[in-house]
Amino acid sequence: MTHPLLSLRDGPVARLRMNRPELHNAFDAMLIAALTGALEGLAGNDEIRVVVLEGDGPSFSAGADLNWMRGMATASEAENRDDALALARLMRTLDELPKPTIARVHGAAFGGGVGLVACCDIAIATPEAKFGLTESKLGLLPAVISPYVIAAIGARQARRWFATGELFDAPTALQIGLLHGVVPASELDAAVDRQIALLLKAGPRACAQAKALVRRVAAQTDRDRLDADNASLIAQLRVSPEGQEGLSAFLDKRKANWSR
Ligand SMILES: C/C(=C\C(=O)SCCNC(=O)CCNC(=O)[C@H](O)C(C)(C)COP(=O)(O)OP(=O)(O)OC[C@H]1O[C@@H](n2cnc3c(N)ncnc32)[C@H](O)[C@@H]1OP(=O)(O)O)CC(=O)O
Repeated sequence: MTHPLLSLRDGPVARLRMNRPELHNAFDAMLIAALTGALEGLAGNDEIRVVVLEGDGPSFSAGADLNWMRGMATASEAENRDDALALARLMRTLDELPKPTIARVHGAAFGGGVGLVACCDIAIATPEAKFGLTESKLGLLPAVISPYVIAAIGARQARRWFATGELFDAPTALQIGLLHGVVPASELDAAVDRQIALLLKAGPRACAQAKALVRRVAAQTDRDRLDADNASLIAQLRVSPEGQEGLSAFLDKRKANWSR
């Protein structure tokens, strides 16, 4: 039987290639388990500096395997919840992996496929790639992937795409923040390689800590603490020489002299 995931190694770079091309790399319990296991293995491997996630065949990933999901109709609610929790674990493991990750996207990225893209630190796609949070059209919701997709594109965009399930193209995915770049298919590997080269030049710890930093700041919900920190910051800036010069220059209708 063909393995649903190919783990390839190129020096400090690991490539995880989803390998269900005939189903556009839709993921079932096996592929979810294989991806989660591979990521967990890479997390503690000091030789690996960058992880690239990609799909074999015509697409990156068509999301959850709809046959597998339909088949769960006869299972209990608890079994369905355990299944969904396995997907949640995959998304979180990818999101929190202490290595920079790159999504190399071509073809379709639908449903959970968008979730995988959103969980990667850098996402690059071809202009022909198409995207869709199609769950609502299936009578479902992008529930498990929602924290990651909303973190990537924001609540305002999520409201629209979650509700309509409308497909969107790569330029739109770039515009709403899901992607970092759109390049011709012939340049996709070179674009990914360029990001790998940049990441390999950065400190490995800094790379690991950068994503933890973003997560921590984004998760700060203590408004009192945020207000206090921000008030301290602006209070310092107001009385600083630079702040005073900027305020005075505006009020005196002159150009600011930052060397003062
Ligand atoms: C994570 C959570 C939810 C989800 O992810 S729900 C899944 C959302 N995904 C979709 O809605 C994708 C559905 N697929 C398509 O729209 C199209 O198949 C495609 C990917 C755009 C490709 O279209 P194309 O016309 O090129 O090819 P076919 O449609 O003929 O597909 C070939 C073959 O692949 C099967 N297939 C495609 N996607 C899936 C899928 N997601 N699951 C199972 N099978 C899929 C398709 O049925 C065809 O099979 P044949 O046997 O050859 O007919 C929930 C949460 O977040 O909680």
